[in-house]
Amino acid sequence: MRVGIPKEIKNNENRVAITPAGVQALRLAGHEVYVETNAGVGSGFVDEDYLSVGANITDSAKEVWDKSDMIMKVKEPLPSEYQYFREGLILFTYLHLAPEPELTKALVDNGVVAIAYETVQLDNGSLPLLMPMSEVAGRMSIQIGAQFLEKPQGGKGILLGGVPGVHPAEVVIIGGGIVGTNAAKMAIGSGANVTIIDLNPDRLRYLDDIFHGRINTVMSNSYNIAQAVKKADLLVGAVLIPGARAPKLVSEEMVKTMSPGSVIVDVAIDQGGSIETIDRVTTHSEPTYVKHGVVHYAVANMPGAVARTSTLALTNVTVPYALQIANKGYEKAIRDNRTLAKGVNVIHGRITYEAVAKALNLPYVPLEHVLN
Ligand SMILES: NC(=O)C1=CN([C@@H]2O[C@H](COP(=O)(O)OP(=O)(O)OC[C@H]3O[C@@H](n4cnc5c(N)ncnc54)[C@H](O)[C@@H]3O)[C@@H](O)[C@H]2O)C=CC1
Ligand SMILES: CC(=O)C(=O)O
Repeated sequence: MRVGIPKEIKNNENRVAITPAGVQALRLAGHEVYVETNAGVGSGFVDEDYLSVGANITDSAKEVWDKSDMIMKVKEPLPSEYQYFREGLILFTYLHLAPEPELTKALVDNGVVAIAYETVQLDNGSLPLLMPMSEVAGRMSIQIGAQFLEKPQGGKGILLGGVPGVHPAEVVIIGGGIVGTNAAKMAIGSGANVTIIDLNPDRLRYLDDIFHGRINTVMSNSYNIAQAVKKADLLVGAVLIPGARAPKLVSEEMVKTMSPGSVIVDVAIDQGGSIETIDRVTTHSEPTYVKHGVVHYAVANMPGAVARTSTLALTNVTVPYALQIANKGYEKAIRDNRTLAKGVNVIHGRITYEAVAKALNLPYVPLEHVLN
C-alpha cells in the first residue's frame, strides 16, 4: 500500500503522523511511504531522517494526497484539504466529527473511508489511540491553568500550591477519565486542593483509591457542579461520551458565580466543549478570551504545543493499527479487528458511528450493513 503523510496545517500543530521508526516499520512490511517535505520538523525530525529509512519526500501536499491509498494525519483535515478527498481513500487520523458537519459531509459525499483515532475502542471501553494525547492534555491543563492564573496573564494572581500560611488554589476537574486523572496528578503535585467530578461511581472509587484520599471525589449532577464551580480558581473540562458532542455541564449562570480572574481550561473542546460560555475554539496563537471576568482557554490541539513528546506518544499507538490496515487492506483489517472497526466513522458514503450521526442529525447505518 502507498501511505501518505502530509504536513499538518492547523494553527501551531507541530505534530506529525509518523516518525522515522514508523516509516521503517511500514517499509519493512513492503509499503511505500510518501512524506511531505518538512512534515516532521516541528517534532524534531528532518527530511533526511525519513529518507534514511526509505521514505519518498514530496514537495507538495497535493502529491502526497493524490499518490496515497491511505493518508495518516494527526488532526482533522481543514477545508483547504477537502479538495483531496476521493472515493476509497483511507483517512486515518483524529476526526472529532460531532461538532464538524461540513467535514462530515465532505467525507460522506466523496466516499472517503474515515477511521477516527478517537473512537478506536477496546472491549473494556478504553480508547487506545486517544489515551496518550489525553495524558498529554490532562497534564498540560494544569500548567496552562497555572500560567493564566498569573496576574500578567489576566488571572487573579494566585499560585496553585499557595505557600505555608496561605491557602492553595481550588482546582475542579469535571470528568475523571484519562485527562482528568492526569490533570489531578499534576494539580496534586503542585499542592492545589483538587476536586474531581464524574458520573461513574466506580471511577470515583478508583480515583479515591489511587490518590489515597488526597482528592475530593464528587458525583456529577448540576447541583454539585454549581457548588464546585463557584469555588474553583481553575476549572478543567474533561468529560467524554465517545463520538458524541460533549454535554454542556457548566452553564453561563454557573460561570458568572466564579470570582474574577479564575481560569477555565476546556479540554473537551475538540468534542464541542462542556462549558456554556465557551462559544469558540481558540488557538495556540490566541489561546484565551475573557467572559464574565473569567479567563477561558479552549485550544483543540493542546498536544501540538509539546509536539516532540506528543508525536512519539501518538505514533507508538497508531503505527500498529496502520500496519494492519496497510497489510490487509481496510476491509479485512476492520473485519478482523473489532477494536479498529469501532474507529470507522464514515465509509462508502454512510455514517457508521451512531453517536456521530445522532450529534449531526444524519442517518446512521451500522458498519455490518455497509460491509455485507
Ligand atoms: N483539547 C485537546 O487538545 C485534547 C482534548 N482531548 C479531549 O478530552 C476529552 C476527555 O478525554 P478522556 O479523558 O480521554 O476521556 P475518558 O473517556 O477517559 O474520560 C471521560 C470521563 O468523563 C466522564 N463523564 C461522562 N459524562 C459525564 C458527566 N455528565 N459528568 C461527569 N463526568 C462525565 C466519564 O465517566 C469518564 O470518566 C475528550 O473530548 C478528548 O477528545 C483529549 C486530548 C487532547
Ligand atoms: C485528541 C486531540 O484532539 C488532539 O490530540 O489534538
